[in-house]
Amino acid sequence: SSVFAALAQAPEDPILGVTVAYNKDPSPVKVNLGVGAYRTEEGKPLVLNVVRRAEQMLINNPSRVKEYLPITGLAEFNKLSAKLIFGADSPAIQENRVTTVQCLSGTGSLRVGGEFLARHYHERTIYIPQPTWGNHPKVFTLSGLTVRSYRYYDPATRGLDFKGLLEDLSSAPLGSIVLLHACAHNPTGVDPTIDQWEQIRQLMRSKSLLPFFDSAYQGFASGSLDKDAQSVRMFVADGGELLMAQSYAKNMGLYGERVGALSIVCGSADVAVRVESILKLVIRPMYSNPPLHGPSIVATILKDSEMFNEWTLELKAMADRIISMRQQLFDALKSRGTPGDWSHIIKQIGMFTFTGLNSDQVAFMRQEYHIYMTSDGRISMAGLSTRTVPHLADAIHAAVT
Ligand SMILES: Cc1ncc(COP(=O)(O)O)c(CN[C@@](C)(CC(=O)O)C(=O)O)c1O
Repeated sequence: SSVFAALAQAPEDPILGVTVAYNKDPSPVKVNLGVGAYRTEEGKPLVLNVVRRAEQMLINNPSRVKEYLPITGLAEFNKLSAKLIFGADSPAIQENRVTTVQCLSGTGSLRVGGEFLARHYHERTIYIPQPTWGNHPKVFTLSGLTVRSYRYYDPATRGLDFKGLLEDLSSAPLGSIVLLHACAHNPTGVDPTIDQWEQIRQLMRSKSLLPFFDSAYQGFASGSLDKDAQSVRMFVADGGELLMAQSYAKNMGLYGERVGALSIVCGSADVAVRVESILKLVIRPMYSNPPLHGPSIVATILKDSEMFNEWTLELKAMADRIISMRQQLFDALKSRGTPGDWSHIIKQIGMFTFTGLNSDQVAFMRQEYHIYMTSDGRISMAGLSTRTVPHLADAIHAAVT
């Protein structure tokens, strides 16, 4: 007998469980469009050349040891991460108002931020977009925050429900926390325009709503690191405070290294120092201190201008391949005369297309065509290749006719 005998089998994760099902499928024509992990034209995971070079340099460095990092992580990595997202010329960085702690990728950064806010911020409510990344509500609920939604996506236009967004944020209690996707909104691929971001910023500052940015795709949406950070930099430029979770999983291909950072932009340098001391109280009992290898790769690349440039070229190549998959899928559906308007496939940006297919159609496509995608109709464009686009187009065509 077991003391755990009463436990019931838990369901698979809605996103990562798709890969579990995909791996079990023996079909030679199966395609995994679930998890947002980049694949090459050959359908293989990609280790960036610049990452391999950085790792070789680290291995060849005889003085490299495996000591504990400080609770806040690799200091050089933290500084470089803040510069990457806020900009080298950021006034907040010049004024020492930014504290950055290395965390376990994007998820870990969101969780440490959530735990910090639940214990040390006066408002316990966080507003997250509807829809949003499936893990967001769980991360913040388990952090101890109360999760509410703000309207974000309009199924009718397959675009932003900007009116609903402004109404919901206008009626949020003063000081509420608001989760914002910095770029490449997951799962919809729909981002506010710069003008809309400015209206969101003004509204939020007028009600002292606390921005919590999640940047998991910087450089992946437009191919430009700076362009994809514009929304964040507008908020920092007004001198206000915010939280920022960064992930290097996608834009540097460091998925399994779990490399990320949480930055908090504070009103003054001495507040930033105190905030960092409190973040250490959150991290120490959670995992004590973060891994060494991943941030060492990132720091090696970010601090060397030649390697940084090589990274931007490889990053743009990934972004461009995803954009070409959008065009190819759109063209394939057009050539089949598939009923419906599919222009959102080329209008949306980032890793995902929010197709508008319902869960029955998704289930049909899995059964009959071995297409694996999340039940909300999201497909990871990075999982497609020129070879598999026709198969996906056939499946969508069959699902909607
Ligand atoms: C908006 C957003 N934030 C944070 C993360 C966390 O990434 P990290 O912890 O690996 O850095 C993801 C990853 N979302 C993926 C790509 C993978 C996943 O679900 O974990 C997705 O398929 O949506 C994300 O899409």
